[in-house]
Amino acid sequence: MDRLLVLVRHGQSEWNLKNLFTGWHDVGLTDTGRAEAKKAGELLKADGYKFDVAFTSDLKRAQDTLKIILGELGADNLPVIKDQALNERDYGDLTGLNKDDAREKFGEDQVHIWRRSFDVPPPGGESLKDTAARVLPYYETEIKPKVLAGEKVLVAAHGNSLRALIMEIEGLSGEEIIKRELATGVPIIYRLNKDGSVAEKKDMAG
Ligand SMILES: O=C(O)[C@H](O)COP(=O)(O)O
Repeated sequence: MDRLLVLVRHGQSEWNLKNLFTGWHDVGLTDTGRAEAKKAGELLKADGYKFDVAFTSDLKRAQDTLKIILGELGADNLPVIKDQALNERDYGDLTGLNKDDAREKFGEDQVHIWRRSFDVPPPGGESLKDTAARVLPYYETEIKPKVLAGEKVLVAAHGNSLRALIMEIEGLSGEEIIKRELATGVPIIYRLNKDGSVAEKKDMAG
C-alpha cells in the first residue's frame, strides 16, 4: 500500500516579500509565489503524483498555493479540507513588523529566539511548541488515519505549522526541528510505514 503524504509550504506571500512577520495575517501570494506554486504542481505532475484528498489552513496564501497545484495536476475537484489548526504560528505583537526593524529594536539574539527557539513565544503569540500543540492532534485524528488507510494526501500549509508536522513525522527533537528551514513552494514527499514512521522521504528541492 502506498501511504503517500506530501507537504508543501505556500509560495512567496506579499509579506514574505516585504520581510514582515505574518503569522495569522491573511495575505495573498506574489507573482513569484504563484509561479512557485505552479512549478510545484508541474514537478508533482511530471513524477506522476495523484492525490485523493488535500488539507490546507484557513489562510489564503496556503489555499491559493493548493489551488494552483491542483490546477496543474488537473485535480480541481479534489476534496479540500481547510482548518485553522494548520495555520501559521501566531506571531502575536510582532505581526506586521519588519524583521530587520525588529532586530534593530529588540536585538538580533532576542528576535532569533522568538523565531527559532522551540518554546519561547513571541509576545502575545505562539511558540513552535504551542503551534505543535494544535497541529499534532489535528494530524493524529484527521490526516494520519487517511494516509495509513492508503489515501494519497497533499497538505499545503506554512513554515512553522509544517515544522511542527515534520517534527512528529520524522521523530525530531525540538532542537533538531528549529534548524530546519522550509523553502516556499517545494514539495516534500513522504511514504509512511504502517506505524506512521517514515519509510521514504524525498525533498523536491533536490
Ligand atoms: O509568519 C511569517 O512571518 C513567516 O511565514 C514565517 O516566519 P519565520 O521564518 O520568522 O518563522
